[in-house]
Amino acid sequence: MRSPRDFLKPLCVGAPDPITEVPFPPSRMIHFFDASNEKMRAKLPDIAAKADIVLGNLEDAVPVDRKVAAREGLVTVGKEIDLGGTQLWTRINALDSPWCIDDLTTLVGEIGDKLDVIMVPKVEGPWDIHYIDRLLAQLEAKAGVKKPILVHAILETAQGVAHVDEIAAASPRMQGMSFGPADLAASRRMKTTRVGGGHPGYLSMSDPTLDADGQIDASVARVTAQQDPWHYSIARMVDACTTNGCLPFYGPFGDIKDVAACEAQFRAAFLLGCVGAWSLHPVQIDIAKKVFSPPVDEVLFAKKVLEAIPDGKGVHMIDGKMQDDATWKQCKVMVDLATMLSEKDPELKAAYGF
Ligand SMILES: CCC(=O)SCCNC(=O)CCNC(=O)[C@H](O)C(C)(C)COP(=O)(O)OP(=O)(O)OC[C@H]1O[C@@H](n2cnc3c(N)ncnc32)[C@H](O)[C@@H]1OP(=O)(O)O
Ligand SMILES: O=CC(=O)O
Ligand SMILES: [Mg+2]
Repeated sequence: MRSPRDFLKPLCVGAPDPITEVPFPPSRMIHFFDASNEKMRAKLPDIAAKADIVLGNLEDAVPVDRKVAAREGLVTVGKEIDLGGTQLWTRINALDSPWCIDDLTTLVGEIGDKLDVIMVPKVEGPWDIHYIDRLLAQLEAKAGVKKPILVHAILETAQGVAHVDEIAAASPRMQGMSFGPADLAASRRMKTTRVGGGHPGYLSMSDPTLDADGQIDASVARVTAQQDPWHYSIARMVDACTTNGCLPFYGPFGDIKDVAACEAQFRAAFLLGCVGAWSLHPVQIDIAKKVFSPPVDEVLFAKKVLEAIPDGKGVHMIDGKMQDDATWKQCKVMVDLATMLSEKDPELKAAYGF
């Protein structure tokens, strides 16, 4: 473990100083695109106008014979496309792949000053972040990058979940984490082929009705309800990120046509504390925008509470509900998020009444 006194010193002579606080601009969706696909690249200015973050994916879903084209396509994006205020991220290939080192050297060398965040897949423990941290510092120093590139880990292995707190605390570069249900399911040998969402087999069942002899009456239907197989891990990720001042995100939802289930999955993550989710298809940008912008009625109520209790102390009744120091803080979370999003989105600003 590094000395706390050294934690905020650059890991290479000439590298930029690490940041002390993770920036939190609008981050409701991380929109994935395949930079090897010229058609998708051409659409990027339009996509960027709608999305908070666009991410050039180099890892899974990019075939082996297009890995280099995806990397080079992303360099073209960084050099030639004006994304306005939208953040540019990448997901590099995994640390145990032969492409990872060239992903990092090429991207930092060519567009290091354009890349906000590097997403690292299949992070298993703090050692993976330490490797990336030092290498990025060396590459930043070599390329003369002025602002430190931040690191985002995907939580998608059983080992990663077991080390989630140490991963979140591993470096001041840690911007946040995304929850990866597909690789995580495979890593844990969960028996599902779905990407996120529930499963009709993962349910709880009401007790049976007994007949006069005390036997189970099979003719009486029993109520079942699907449970959330991801709750435990997402909640752990939220705690680990929040404890260490970085941002938790839900990851992919694979059934693109099932917009209702996507919205439900995103909302469950929002309610647990996630700030955004991945969008794999343009249709999911709008879902994420809707879900990760706090609901207007809740924001209006939260504003009312803050206005009614200027010092945030004591006990009060507002609209029939008890409010005190803790509920004031809940309301502050809601109003702060709404205020931040309103700065980018005039429609939300009007709806929230700012
Ligand atoms: C599961 C674990 C993970 O790692 S998830 C992350 C890795 N996966 C990805 O990044 C997948 C990204 N998404 C995609 O490749 C596509 O959306 C997939 C899922 C293949 C569906 O594409 P497709 O069959 O073309 O859909 P579509 O016909 O409805 O498309 C309509 C128009 O929209 C475009 N589009 C599609 N996806 C994107 C995207 N992510 N970004 C930008 N544009 C996109 C399509 O090209 C299509 O355009 P057009 O109408 O033909 O001009
Ligand atoms: O990369 C994401 C996942 O779910 O796997
Ligand atoms: Mg994955």
